[in-house]
Amino acid sequence: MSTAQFRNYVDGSFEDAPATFDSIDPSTGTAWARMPAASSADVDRAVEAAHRALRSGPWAAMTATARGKLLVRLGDLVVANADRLAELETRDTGKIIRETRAQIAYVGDYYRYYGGLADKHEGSFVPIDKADMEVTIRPEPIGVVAAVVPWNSQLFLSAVKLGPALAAGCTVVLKASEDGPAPLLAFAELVHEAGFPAGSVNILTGFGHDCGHRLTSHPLVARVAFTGGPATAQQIVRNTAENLAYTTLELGGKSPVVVFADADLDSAANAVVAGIFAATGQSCVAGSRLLVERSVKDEFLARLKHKAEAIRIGDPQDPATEMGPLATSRQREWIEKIVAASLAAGGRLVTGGERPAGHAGGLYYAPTIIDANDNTGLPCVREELFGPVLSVIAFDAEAEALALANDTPFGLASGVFTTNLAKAHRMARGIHAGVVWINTYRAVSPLVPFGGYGQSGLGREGGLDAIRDYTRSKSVWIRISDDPIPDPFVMR
Ligand SMILES: NC(=O)C1=CN([C@@H]2O[C@H](COP(=O)(O)OP(=O)(O)OC[C@H]3O[C@@H](n4cnc5c(N)ncnc54)[C@H](O)[C@@H]3O)[C@@H](O)[C@H]2O)C=CC1
Ligand SMILES: CN(C=O)/C=C(\CC(=O)O)C(=O)O
Repeated sequence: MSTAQFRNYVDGSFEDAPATFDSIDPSTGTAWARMPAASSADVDRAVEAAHRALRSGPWAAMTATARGKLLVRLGDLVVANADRLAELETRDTGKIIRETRAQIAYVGDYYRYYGGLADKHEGSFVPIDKADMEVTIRPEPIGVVAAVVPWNSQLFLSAVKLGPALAAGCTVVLKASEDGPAPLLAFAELVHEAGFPAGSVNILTGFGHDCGHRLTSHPLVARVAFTGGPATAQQIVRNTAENLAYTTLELGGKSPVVVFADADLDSAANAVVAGIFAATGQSCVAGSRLLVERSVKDEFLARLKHKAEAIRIGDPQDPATEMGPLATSRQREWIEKIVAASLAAGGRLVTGGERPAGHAGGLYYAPTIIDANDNTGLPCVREELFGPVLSVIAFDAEAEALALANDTPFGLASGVFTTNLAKAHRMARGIHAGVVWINTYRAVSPLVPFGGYGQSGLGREGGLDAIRDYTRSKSVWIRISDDPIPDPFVMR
C-alpha cells in the first residue's frame, strides 16, 4: 500500500513542507503516512496570514451573522464527513472507531452552537454617572489565536477552541499534535470547503520544541488556547512571557470516582469502566482513582474485574472492538514504569498489568486494576498515567471520601455514585474539580463549561462564556454636550 501524504493549510492553500515525518498506526506499530513538519518559518507565515486576515479583507469585514453561518456550514460538513475523519483518527491514534465516529459527529454540534452564538454576544450600554457622556462597551476579537492540541479527542479539543474564537471574529493558527495529526489536516479541507477566507483559519502540524514554541511565543499572537500535559503547559506559559498572550490551559487530572455503598453498583461499575477503559484511558477526565466504601469494596471489585476482563481488545477499526491500543510507545513505556513501581511499593494487581497476548506490533496494554491497599502514596494513585489503569482505595465515611477525592494537586473531573440526594449535593459542593458527575461519567456538551482547578488548568472551554475569553472590551466614551470642555486640568 502506498504511503498517504498530508499537507499543512496556510493562508488558504495546502502546502507541502520541506521536512516530513512518519506517522505510526498504533494498532500495528508501522508507519502509514508522511506528515509535514512545519518549521518556525512556516509558523511565521501562518501567523502573519492570520494577522492580515484579522486586520483587512473579507474576514475582517464580515458581520457576526455571516461568521455564524460559516461556522454552521462547517458543523454540517463535519457531520457529513464524520465517518471519513473517524477512520483517519482511528488509523493515526488507535482510538476505536465506534468512539471516533460518534464523537466527531457530535463535534458538528459544537460548531453549530458557536455559529448560533456568533451574533448573540452583545456589547452593552453603560448608564454612566456623568450627565454629558454616553458610554458603550464593544466586545472586539482579541486577535490571532494559537490553538495547540494533543492527539486524543483532537477534533473535539479543536472545536472548543475554534468555535468560540471564530464566532468572536478572531483568526486562528491551529497546531495539531505531531502524534496522529491526520484527522485535523483532513479537517482543513472542510474549513476550505466551508468558505472561510484565506488566513482566517490555518492548520499545521510539527514538533513542540520548534513549531509549538514559535507559535505560542510569536509576537503577533494575542491568545493561546492549549490542551495537553502539565509539563508542556509550564513551557507554554514560559513561551507566552514573550508575547503576553492571554492563555487558557486544559490539562490532565487524577479524577476520583466515589462509589458509596448505597449506589446502584452495576450502573456504577459501568461508569467506572467508561471512565478509565474507554479511549484506553487516554482521556483528560479519566476516572483513574476509584474511592469505594469499604463495606462493598470486595463485591464491587469483583464486578469490575469481571467487566474489565470481558473487554474486547483488538483492531480499533473493527466496530466490535471496545479497547484499542495506546497512541504512542512513549505512553506505554510510562504506564509500564508506573505500574511496576506501584506493585513494587505494595499495590495488589487485581487484573491486567501486562501487554495482552496476540497483538504483536500493536501498542496494546491490558485493562488494569490495582488495589492500593490504603496506600495513597503509590505512584499509580498520584501520577496521571493517561492509560487504562485504575487505582482502588477504600473509605469508611463520607468525610474521608471527600478528603481522599481532594487529595491531589489536580482538579479536573470527578464522579459520585449514591442514591442519597443530600449526600450527592454535599459531595458536589465539597469536591475541588471543574466537573462533578453524579451517577454518570464522561458526559460532555457544547452548552456546558469545562475546565480544571489547580494543576488541571486555567480557564473554561464550552458554554456561553467561552466566547468572552476570545474578546476584549473596548469602552467608547462619547461626550454629548455642545458646551466647551470644562476645566482641562481635572480628570472628568
Ligand atoms: N489534558 C489532556 O487531554 C492531555 C493530557 N496529556 C498528558 O500529558 C502527557 C504528555 O502527553 P503529550 O502527548 O506528550 O502531550 P504534550 O502536552 O507534550 O503535547 C500537546 C501539544 O503541545 C505541543 N507542544 C509540546 N511542547 C511544546 C512547546 N514547548 N511549546 C508549544 N507547544 C508544545 C505538542 O506538539 C502537542 O501539539 C500525557 O501522558 C498525559 O499525561 C496529554 C495529552 C492530552
Ligand atoms: C475534554 N473532555 C471533556 O470535555 C473529554 C475528553 C477530551 C480529552 O481527553 O481531552 C475525552 O474524554 O476524550
